[in-house]
Amino acid sequence: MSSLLQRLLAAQDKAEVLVQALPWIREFAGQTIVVKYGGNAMVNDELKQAFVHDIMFFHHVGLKPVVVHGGGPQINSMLKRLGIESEFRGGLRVTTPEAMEVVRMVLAGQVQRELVSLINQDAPYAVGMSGEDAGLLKGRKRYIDIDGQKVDLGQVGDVHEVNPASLHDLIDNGRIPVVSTIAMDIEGDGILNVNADTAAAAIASALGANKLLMLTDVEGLYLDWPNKDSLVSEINASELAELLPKLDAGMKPKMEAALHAIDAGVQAAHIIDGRMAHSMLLEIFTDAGVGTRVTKDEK
Ligand SMILES: Nc1ncnc2c1ncn2[C@@H]1O[C@H](COP(=O)(O)OP(=O)(O)O)[C@@H](O)[C@H]1O
Ligand SMILES: CC(=O)N[C@@H](CCC(=O)OP(=O)(O)O)C(=O)O
Repeated sequence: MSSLLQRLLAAQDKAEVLVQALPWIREFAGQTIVVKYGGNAMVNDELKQAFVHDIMFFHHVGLKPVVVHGGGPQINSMLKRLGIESEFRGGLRVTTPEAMEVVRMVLAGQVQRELVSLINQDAPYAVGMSGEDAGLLKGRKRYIDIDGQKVDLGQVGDVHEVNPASLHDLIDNGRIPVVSTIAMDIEGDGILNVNADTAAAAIASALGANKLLMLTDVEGLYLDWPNKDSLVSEINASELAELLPKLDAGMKPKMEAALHAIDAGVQAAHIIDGRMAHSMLLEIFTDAGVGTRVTKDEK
């Protein structure tokens, strides 16, 4: 095959992809999309760059992305460096006052700063916020139930109230908010460590977002983890509610969050593999779709 013909065929493939994206771009333009970027998906610089390109793509085709970031592994390594013990119970970090200082420092001072600066290298749209800013996230101490026992997790919170006014201001001005998930404690004068999936779902609900995308380090939801044949591409709210008690630690807060968002009116929540470059674009703008889509029950 001549090289000219090869080039033409490759160009045609690209045109095909663009044409395929058109109906989705038309459908989603103007919609708010909350993207939860998990710490486990921030594997290397190339992937972070691909994430930033996808966010910019969303922005430029008229979607309104809001980034809510995690940073569990990054917090772990800082705690380790500082010699502070940390354990997880039910997928949540037991957070002592000492650990809370590190959580805030790593999320708002390191991970958020890095993402904001990466996005702003493309164009100066990103604005970092902590849930503490402008009353964005107000929380209440969260306890969990383990074998019938109420377990105290320290400074861990559930979102009680979201004040999305500051996010609306930013979005309306063409900005891309990048949110760290620390909440003000409404019952005290302290702060709370909120799981980033939980916070992303609460923010998506409060914004009336159309979609919640959750980038993680697995292909999607497995019905029978870790059986690799049990990956599910679509599941509705009732099916997920039934599955929830059987899920393992990491997936539990994530799927609870997805369900919460759907119940609150978000049209779909997608669990996507953040280790695959441009997985968000594939999920949103192509017919192929990757990952797991959680939808409302059919009426
Ligand atoms: N049913 C399941 N399907 C997919 N992953 C699961 C399941 N149960 C447990 N997991 C684990 O959950 C992990 C993702 O959750 P987590 O580590 O909290 O991610 P993130 O930091 O992105 O929020 C996966 O890497 C996997 O090990
Ligand atoms: C209470 C709780 O567990 N908070 C999390 C907050 C960060 C987070 O959720 O990060 P990922 O999305 O990367 O897991 C933590 O301390 O690790």
